[in-house]
Amino acid sequence: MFFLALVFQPNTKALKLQISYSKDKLIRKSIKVTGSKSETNRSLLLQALFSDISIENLSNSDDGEVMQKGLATSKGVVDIHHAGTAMRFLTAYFASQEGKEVVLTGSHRMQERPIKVLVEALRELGAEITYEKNEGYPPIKIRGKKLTNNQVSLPANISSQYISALLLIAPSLENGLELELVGKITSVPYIKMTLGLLDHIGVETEFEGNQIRVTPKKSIEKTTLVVESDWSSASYFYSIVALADVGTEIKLSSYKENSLQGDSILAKVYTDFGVETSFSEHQITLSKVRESEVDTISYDLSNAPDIAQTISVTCFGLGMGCRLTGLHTLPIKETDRLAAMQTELQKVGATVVIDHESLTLQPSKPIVSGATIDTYHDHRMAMAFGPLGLKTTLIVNDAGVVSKSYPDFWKDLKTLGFSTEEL
Ligand SMILES: O=C(O)C1=C[C@@H](OP(=O)(O)O)[C@@H](O)[C@H](O)C1
Ligand SMILES: C=C(OP(=O)(O)O)C(=O)O
Repeated sequence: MFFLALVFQPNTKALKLQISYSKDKLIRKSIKVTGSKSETNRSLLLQALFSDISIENLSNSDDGEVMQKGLATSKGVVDIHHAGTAMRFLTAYFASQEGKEVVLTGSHRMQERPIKVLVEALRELGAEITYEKNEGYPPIKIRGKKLTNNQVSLPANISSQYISALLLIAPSLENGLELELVGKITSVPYIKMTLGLLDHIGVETEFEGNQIRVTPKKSIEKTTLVVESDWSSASYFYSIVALADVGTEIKLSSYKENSLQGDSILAKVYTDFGVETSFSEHQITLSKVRESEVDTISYDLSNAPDIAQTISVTCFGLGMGCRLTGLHTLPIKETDRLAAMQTELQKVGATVVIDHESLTLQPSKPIVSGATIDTYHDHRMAMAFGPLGLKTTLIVNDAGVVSKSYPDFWKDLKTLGFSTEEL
């Protein structure tokens, strides 16, 4: 039996927890994972523009909550805390809403996450946005206006969220929108997710090469958007199954085979770790069918950046190596994830080399026990290291950060046989 100790710091949730794991309990359990935060925040914005939309299986995450609060505000300060999607999507939303005037701000880290590309694109469309502190970064002051220009070109290699933000408001603009994407397009599945949702509500779109066109739409038919559960959150269960014994099985709902979420690539990636996925109705079953047969894996994750941390920890826990590339967006996420992963993996005994867009982990067997993992206000640092509790004893600082995308994470680990105890 191993122990995973969780430390909740004051001013997040002043609670220390210790988690233990008993092998026998893990097999054949079912978990209902909350809705995708990406689909939720897109659907909420579309609902604000088209009242004929209803939404099911909304995410219960902090990011979903701040998005809802933001959309319900017309004047004053809107604080979206750590939520990148809320920051970017609400910037576009408020810029296009005549009569609304807000200062959009966020956490200390959010004030270090760039927004210039989006602000400049919106200004070209006619928006009135000014910086309150540092040029290129939140907080920003937005005075909503009717945007009538409809052509803009913008860099596409920094964050796809700028592009999704523009696409989401596009059908509500008098003249629609034509985007020219400059440079190598990053996180492409998230752009396709946005277009997929627009398509679902009956908006005409076209994405060819580096051009995207969206036709304006005054009203839509009554539509229900059913949010699929979060695939990035599913990654931690893939990791648990990969680190557990052959025969382990976990069922997750509600998922579908034709997902809008790029992180559904997990089903393919984890076959490298001996995990097979089967789909039935709204459920997926993850089964450990064999031990991993490879020593080192290589992946370009420019289309699935949010699963890089999970995969690195899985590899480390199995004694495998990995070379993950396409990680150029990681330094501007909730923390500099490349630096954070190198520091924290080294604490448990890994040898890790990083550069500006890649992480290389050497295969290695021994795992240092009793390490304290820092989470840097990043939900994915906490959740990526959680499964390692199957292999060793470790402490996770500020474990409450998981609420950004998955508030029930530790509770659900408990369901799997990890028992949590306050420290
Ligand atoms: O559009 C989205 O919902 C997201 C896009 C990705 O960001 P980038 O496009 O900045 O890589 C991803 O990392 C983030 O968690 C969610
Ligand atoms: C990068 C992430 O979120 P965001 O950019 O929406 O804050 C994430 O959830 O991993």
